[in-house]
Amino acid sequence: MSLVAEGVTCRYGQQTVLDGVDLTVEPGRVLGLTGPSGSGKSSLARILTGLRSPDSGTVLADGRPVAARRGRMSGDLGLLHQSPRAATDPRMRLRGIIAQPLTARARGTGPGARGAGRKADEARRVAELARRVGLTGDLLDRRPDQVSAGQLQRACVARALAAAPRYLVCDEPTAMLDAASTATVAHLLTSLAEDGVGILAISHDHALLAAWAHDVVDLSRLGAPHTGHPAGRRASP
Ligand SMILES: Nc1ncnc2c1ncn2[C@@H]1O[C@H](COP(=O)(O)OP(=O)(O)OP(=O)(O)O)[C@@H](O)[C@H]1O
Repeated sequence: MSLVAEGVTCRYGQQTVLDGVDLTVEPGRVLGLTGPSGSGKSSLARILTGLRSPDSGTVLADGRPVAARRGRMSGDLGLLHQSPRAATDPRMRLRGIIAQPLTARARGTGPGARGAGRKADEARRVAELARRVGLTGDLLDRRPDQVSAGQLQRACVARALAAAPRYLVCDEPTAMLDAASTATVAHLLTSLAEDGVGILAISHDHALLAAWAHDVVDLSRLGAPHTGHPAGRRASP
């Protein structure tokens, strides 16, 4: 049981960005992924979460093919973006942002799941999640432009927790944060891994990955002779 990319290739027109990448994200572990700007880390993140199809190769989550339907990821997968502002609706309050997966799930379960009981459960769950990521109640009534990037990223982490994914791909989740918020987000994601979630942590910050990830792979070095995969680029922890 893992999130597995096998022989993944990604092309934009004539440009081949990923060429036969193999990578395995295991439940309960943080795999760090680094590499120079433009080496294809974000492209791989989108492919792993089904938001883009590989030009060749496969991605399987616990043995099932990964494919987004109508732009929405499978519930087994989550993606945490570098820019929390780009990843949130500026019109929504933080409590609504955190609740998004809960609301979507309730919608999927039909009219019986709606109503006052569900709303109360949802509010309780949002309060719990906010506590876990260190957001105080007053912040929950604010909109994205009324909080700091670090506070908004914490809301995005809470939203990712609400979705209860089995695998979470984090695309430079701390790139815009100060040291204190970086430490908080890294700690939260570590505790998520301790709960059994498989995490791919993409970052340029080698020191952070060294402290945070169980293993680190460099996308630009994949396919070196010791990997035994001369035709492509292989990553296994
Ligand atoms: N939609 C697209 N259309 C055309 N080219 C693209 C597209 N998305 C990415 N690219 C190109 O693919 C290459 C890899 O981009 P990608 O964003 O995956 O790299 P990255 O390793 O995440 O970079 P960074 O560290 O700067 O975020 C770059 O040369 C980029 O310009």
